[in-house]
Amino acid sequence: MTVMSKSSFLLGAVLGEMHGNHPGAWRMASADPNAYTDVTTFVRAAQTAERGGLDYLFFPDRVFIWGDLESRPPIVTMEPTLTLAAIAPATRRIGLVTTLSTSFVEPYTIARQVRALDVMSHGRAGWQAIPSYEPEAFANYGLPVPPREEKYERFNEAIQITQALWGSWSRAAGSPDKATGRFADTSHIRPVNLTGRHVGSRGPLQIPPSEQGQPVIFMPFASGLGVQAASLYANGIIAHPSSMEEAKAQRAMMRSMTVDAGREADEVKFLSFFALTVGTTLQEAVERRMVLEEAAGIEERLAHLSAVLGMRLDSADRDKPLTSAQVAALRPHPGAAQAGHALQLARQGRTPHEILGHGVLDQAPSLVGTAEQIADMLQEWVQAGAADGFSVIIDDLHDGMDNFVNQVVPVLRQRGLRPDDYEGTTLRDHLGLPQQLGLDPRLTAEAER
Ligand SMILES: Cc1cc2nc3c(=O)[nH]c(=O)nc-3n(C[C@H](O)[C@H](O)[C@H](O)COP(=O)(O)O)c2cc1C
Repeated sequence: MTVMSKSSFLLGAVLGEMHGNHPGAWRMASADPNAYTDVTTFVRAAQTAERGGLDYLFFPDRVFIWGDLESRPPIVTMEPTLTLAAIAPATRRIGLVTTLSTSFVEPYTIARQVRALDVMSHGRAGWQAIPSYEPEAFANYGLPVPPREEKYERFNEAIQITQALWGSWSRAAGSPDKATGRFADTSHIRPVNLTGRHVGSRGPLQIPPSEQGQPVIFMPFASGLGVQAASLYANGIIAHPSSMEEAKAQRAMMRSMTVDAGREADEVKFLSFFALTVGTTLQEAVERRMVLEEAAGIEERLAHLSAVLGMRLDSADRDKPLTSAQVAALRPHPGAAQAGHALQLARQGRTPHEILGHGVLDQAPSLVGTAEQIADMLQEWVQAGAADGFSVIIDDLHDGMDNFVNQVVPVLRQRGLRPDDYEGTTLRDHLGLPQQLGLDPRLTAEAER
């Protein structure tokens, strides 16, 4: 068996909705329905993730009510950077990745808030830089949606100024010295004086560097302009591919564009979402998911499955296998990520409720199964060059993070895919990245030429 290096199989977890990612999680017997604003749930999940040696927690964000409040809690409620500020002192090693939109937040505020998180956590912060795109988000700031080119122009300016501000307080400014009375050598705390078309800042930033220098930049794998920006500035790519083949193509594209931008391909880690439901047997995992599907409103879930399979499935028949005439008449939706999987399960004589229990409504990649089956899939993806790691999505946070850490992480460790403990202290250490302070000098040299 090949033993992979620690930074070739990264592992993080996505935290968004406090009950867990599955729309039925808030209605489970164990759930407190009011807990969607209870940050202690996330603190506990973070501590469990840290017990499993996970490299980072990733908090997505939306700045509007996202999701149908008639039937489920909002997918993002509490503001992520503040939530992570509550998690920081309750954890010691795990990376803390927040999301802030360059469409609404000025670079000085981004630089200041994420650096504060970085210093508070002793070098564990990351920033997912995103340009917003939903009209609902812009409406909450009294703005129309800008043309894409302008949005990305502001995005690039905001990232450059944020990084310049992070570099504006150099380590050479030293530490306060009571004996001499010199607090800091201000010749090393310099303005940045940057003005773009959309944003600007004089600087310097009022917070010194952290143990890792500056926070790690993450970006989603988005459209062409987003990928281009990622090739210049990002070290972590938050990806949501629909299949392993798509992931391979996206990762290869990201790596080659990074090289074209004058950086090393390995500086950019392609981190795929991965949703899972784990059980000690496949049957146990499927049954766990069936309970969640029921709680999510089985009528609606069956309506969704009907669209995937191209046949109206009645809730009265949800526990009966499809007849052979029905199976022959199925017309799986070509655009549905798991239509083929759903068809295969119908052919095997699974009932509609059981088919749902196999997670066929999840946006791929996902798996309902045992720890070994999950480890097999993750390993296959990394070995095929489809990912450098995964941001796992937990179905029901009440016990889902514990199940992942207690069941799946030990299998990954036995296979030599994950280290037994943290080998460094900062997020840059976990990702195998060098320190950085300020803009990447390779990019500024390029611009000056
Ligand atoms: C995997 C992934 C994660 C994303 N996370 C967020 C997020 O947390 N918050 C957000 O507002 N947008 C998020 N986005 C949206 C992107 O920032 C981007 O606006 C979107 O993909 C549309 O891109 P375009 O404007 O270039 O077409 C995400 C996109 C992807 C693919």
